[in-house]
Amino acid sequence: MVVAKAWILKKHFDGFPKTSDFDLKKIELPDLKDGELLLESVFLSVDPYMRPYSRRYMKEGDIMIGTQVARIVESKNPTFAVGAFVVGNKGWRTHFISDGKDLQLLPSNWPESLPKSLALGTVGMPGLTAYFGLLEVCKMKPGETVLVNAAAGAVGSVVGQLAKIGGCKVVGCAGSDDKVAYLKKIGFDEAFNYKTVKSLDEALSKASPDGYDCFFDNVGGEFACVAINQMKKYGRIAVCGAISQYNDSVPQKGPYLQLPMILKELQMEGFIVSRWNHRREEGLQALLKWVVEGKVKYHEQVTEGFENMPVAFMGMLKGENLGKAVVKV
Ligand SMILES: NC(=O)C1=CN([C@@H]2O[C@H](COP(=O)(O)OP(=O)(O)OC[C@H]3O[C@@H](n4cnc5c(N)ncnc54)[C@H](OP(=O)(O)O)[C@@H]3O)[C@@H](O)[C@H]2O)C=CC1
Ligand SMILES: CCCCC/C=C\CC(=O)/C=C/C=C/C=C/[C@@H](O)CCCC(=O)O
Repeated sequence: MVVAKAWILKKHFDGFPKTSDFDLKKIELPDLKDGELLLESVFLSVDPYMRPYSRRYMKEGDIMIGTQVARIVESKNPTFAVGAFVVGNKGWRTHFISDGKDLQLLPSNWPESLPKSLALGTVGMPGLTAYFGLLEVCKMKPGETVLVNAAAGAVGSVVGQLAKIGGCKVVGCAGSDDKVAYLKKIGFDEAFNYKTVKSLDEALSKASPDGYDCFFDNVGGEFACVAINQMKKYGRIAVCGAISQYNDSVPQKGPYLQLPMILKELQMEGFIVSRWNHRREEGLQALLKWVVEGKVKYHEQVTEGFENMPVAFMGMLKGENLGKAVVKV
């Protein structure tokens, strides 16, 4: 019999998550029925959405939400071979049983040399977020200037590189000097540490004196308020995330943005990547091609050990990750 380990949300997060909010539990898995598969998680993803979504979609005692790259270890389903790798959305657990309907096989042309963990990052949900957010929400055009924050993270690092491929000038902001150096290495035109600049307003206007056509906002809050005042006329703002607000117990207040929105005739649109699930294959193939060609570079922050899931999650929320934060079981 297989005994799976799973991380439970013991207590709803109040402010920043704490170790005591999580509990590690063992679950005995039954024998497989016809049509079923047994899978073991190989890499698990820790993502910002888990913080706000836990409050809305989970109750205390539930297994933490999340995705994994998993290997099929036993199969009673002729469509799925033992040894194949899939992306699952089964939460923080080491093993699980599935009938295969809710699993995504890795693209069949996935090169052997490419880490399979990228299916949780650059060639997975975060990469797709960058791809559709830039193309469909920002509607970037060659020659434009694109601003992205949390730029050295899973989504932001792809946003900047896709904007360069699309012929734009790219400005990125991140929370450490090492992250800034990484952004310059992967082709950002301008990058700065938003935590150490004297004035965010001045740093943004120095990086692009004419302002910004597109703003891919991963952070929200005060950063977004300052940046929106530096948009060009008819600029587009993709509201992708608001990580600066996810741990707030008391909602942040203004400043309010109606005046620059009116004056510059801006468009601001929130989105969730699953809007383009019907184009998932297109997005994954485009990202995979660019990665294989070396046009999109990647970095992963790999935490070893399933027991360290909460540590990896809290570390990512604190900004300890360069590139995509994943856990290797
Ligand atoms: N709309 C959608 O469908 C999706 C939205 N998202 C959103 O995109 C954003 C980035 O996600 P992802 O790339 O996975 O995560 P990242 O890999 O970028 O990791 C999170 C990063 O956020 C930054 N950060 C944390 N706290 C703050 C803060 N208070 N102020 C500013 N920056 C902060 C840190 O970088 P730093 O050191 O630079 O501060 C940290 O490394 C998130 O807001 C997420 O919710 C992600 C996927 C899908
Ligand atoms: C409840 C308030 C929500 C506020 C906005 C919070 C977060 C935005 C965000 O980060 C959204 C992310 C959505 C991710 C969805 C992932 C799943 O569908 C799993 C997808 C699996 C895969 O495609 O690989």
